[in-house]
Amino acid sequence: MTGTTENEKQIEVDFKDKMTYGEYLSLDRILSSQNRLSDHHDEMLFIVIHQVSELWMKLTLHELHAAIEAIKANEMDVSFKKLARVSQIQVQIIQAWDVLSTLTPSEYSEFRDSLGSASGFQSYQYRMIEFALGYKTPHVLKIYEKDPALLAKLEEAYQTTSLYDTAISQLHKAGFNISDEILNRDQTKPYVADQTVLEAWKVVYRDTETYWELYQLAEKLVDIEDRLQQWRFRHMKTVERIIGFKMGTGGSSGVNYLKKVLDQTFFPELWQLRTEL
Ligand code: HEM
Ligand SMILES: N[C@@H](CC(=O)c1ccccc1NC=O)C(=O)O
Repeated sequence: MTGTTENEKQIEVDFKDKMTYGEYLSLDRILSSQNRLSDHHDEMLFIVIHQVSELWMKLTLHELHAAIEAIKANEMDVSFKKLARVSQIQVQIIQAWDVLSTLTPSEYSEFRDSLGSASGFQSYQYRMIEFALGYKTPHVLKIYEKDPALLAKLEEAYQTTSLYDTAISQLHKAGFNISDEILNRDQTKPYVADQTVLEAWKVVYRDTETYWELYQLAEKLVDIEDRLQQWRFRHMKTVERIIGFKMGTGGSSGVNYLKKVLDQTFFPELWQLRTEL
């Protein structure tokens, strides 16, 4: 027998009618996942901030993937809407640092030891976002060597065309001369700034009327990198406020490592062009 029987349809309707708010949102699972390892009151704040950030990262990835597909299909307005949503999500996770800043060094030190060697370093969604935007370094994958399931997901994301590579393809499609090294580049290698890409973006910014869509796309990318850097800066400063210059649980130097990460850029030419316009 194929298709849905009348009886099955009725069961579906009945279930939908009776479905509750909590069932729809799987609240039983979400709200029973704040498992403190210490009995310290403030560990709840620490867990919730991370879980909220990871949920926003999940939506960010969902929107970024849709934006990339929309650009590839030349549906630029659709992509702008998704990218604008990503920027607004970023505002939320930047603001979340204000809540975490209410955690004092004394409070954190009371449960820090129970975290062992766990660290935000291991956030795989954070890496997926870096990859989706276009920041790819193979050494990051090493962090996940002990977890084959995660590693497989990350490797797939690593191979996938990034937002910046997609934007550069649009420049090429619009008739700009983009060097072969960039167009045929191994997309798993770190992106290195390129003169032809810089020249193309400069023309876009000088003649915004002709290249209105590319200009809007570029500014959406700058919005995202700007906010990502604001997030990194607040992370670094909040960490300094809470643990000073102690080493990180993930094995890095801590705040000094987080300061170095601030130098990493996603869309180098879009920043460089500002000096040259
Ligand atoms: C008391 C709060 C926090 C402290 C003390 C802290 C500290 C650190 C330190 C020291 C590192 C460097 C790696 C290491 O050696 O562990 C790091 C990395 C990281 N943390 Fe946090 N962190 C805090 C909160 C958060 C929150 C709320 C998030 C949000 C998800 C987060 C996400 C990350 C990410 C993604 C990295 C990797 C950054 C990179 O490699 O570019 N952290 N954190
Ligand atoms: N790296 C932090 C620990 C930490 O922040 C952390 C530990 C477990 C789960 C998430 C964390 N958040 C971000 O790095 C520290 O060195 O104190």
